[in-house]
Amino acid sequence: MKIKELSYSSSANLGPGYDILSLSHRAFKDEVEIEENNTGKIRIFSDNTPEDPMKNTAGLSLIQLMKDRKIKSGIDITINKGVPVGLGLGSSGASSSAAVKAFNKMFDLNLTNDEMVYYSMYGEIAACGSAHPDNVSSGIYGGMTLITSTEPVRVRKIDIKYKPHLMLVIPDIKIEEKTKLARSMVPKNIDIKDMVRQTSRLSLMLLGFLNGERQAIRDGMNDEIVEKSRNGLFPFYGEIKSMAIDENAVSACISGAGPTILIFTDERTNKNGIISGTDEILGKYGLNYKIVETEIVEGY
Ligand SMILES: Nc1ncnc2c1ncn2[C@@H]1O[C@H](COP(=O)(O)OP(=O)(O)OP(=O)(O)O)[C@@H](O)[C@H]1O
Ligand SMILES: N[C@@H](CCO)C(=O)O
Repeated sequence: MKIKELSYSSSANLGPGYDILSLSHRAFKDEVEIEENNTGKIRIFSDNTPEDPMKNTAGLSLIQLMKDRKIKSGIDITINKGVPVGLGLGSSGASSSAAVKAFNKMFDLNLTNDEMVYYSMYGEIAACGSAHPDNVSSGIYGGMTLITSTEPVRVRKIDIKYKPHLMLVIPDIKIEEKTKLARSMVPKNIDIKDMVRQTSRLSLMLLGFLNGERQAIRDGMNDEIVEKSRNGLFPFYGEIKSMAIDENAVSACISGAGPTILIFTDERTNKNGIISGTDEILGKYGLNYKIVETEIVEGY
């Protein structure tokens, strides 16, 4: 028996929501098919992700799940990779969450969504050395997700009233172990005044999404801790964001650990202005890129 499941791309953090917010979008998807084999081993079949199951997010998630549930079958995992790797689009998390969904179905485990987030986030260790739950919560729940606890894992889906359109500006930048590097750049400690400003912005942004208040989203979706610490990786980001705001975008943020920039637009946004402005700015940096317009995935 073969079971196939998919997970879409996602953008984590959304400005001030480092490691606790994520948004699922239809731009790209991973499809993962699993099948029992008679070798007693986990085998990965995928064009461009690690063959070693311990080094593949999908494999590591299932290894932990099988250990916890004392399942000893051999499993073949075929990953049809649609989410481009290393670009801040939740590629690693898409594979692990799709694999966990498929395994849950194949063995009738009746895992809760939060349990599936737990096992999916475990796989992220293979990608960046740490089990961050944000991207994978999107792969399990869809929509906009808020991580309210990691021990135990608890996720709330945010029922957003304001449904912006999305533009992904995807620079062609390949940084080896990008998320691992980006996470090492985040300060371990911050001043209390920075914490107060960050929590105020996060709260305002969530209010904006929940109440459908465009200005609150724009005023809240700003971060001077994580995005600022990673500016060396994406020096063009500030110019792109202020250009997008000038073209009346709702707001913009770094997608996950970047380099992709997520721009929230609506009917008031001059999208052609953003397209030409992006070309001018990234041209200055000599960067190739692509722009993908997409929508929020409400759920699975
Ligand atoms: N199934 C998988 N899919 C994608 N990347 C994987 C997978 N398994 C392991 N990896 C490794 O994870 C790294 C890519 O993950 P990384 O977190 O850096 O980027 P991303 O997941 O594409 O973007 P982000 O996490 O910033 O949204 C690469 O080193 C890749 O080899
Ligand atoms: N919250 C994670 C997302 C990685 O996709 C980070 O910013 O490192």
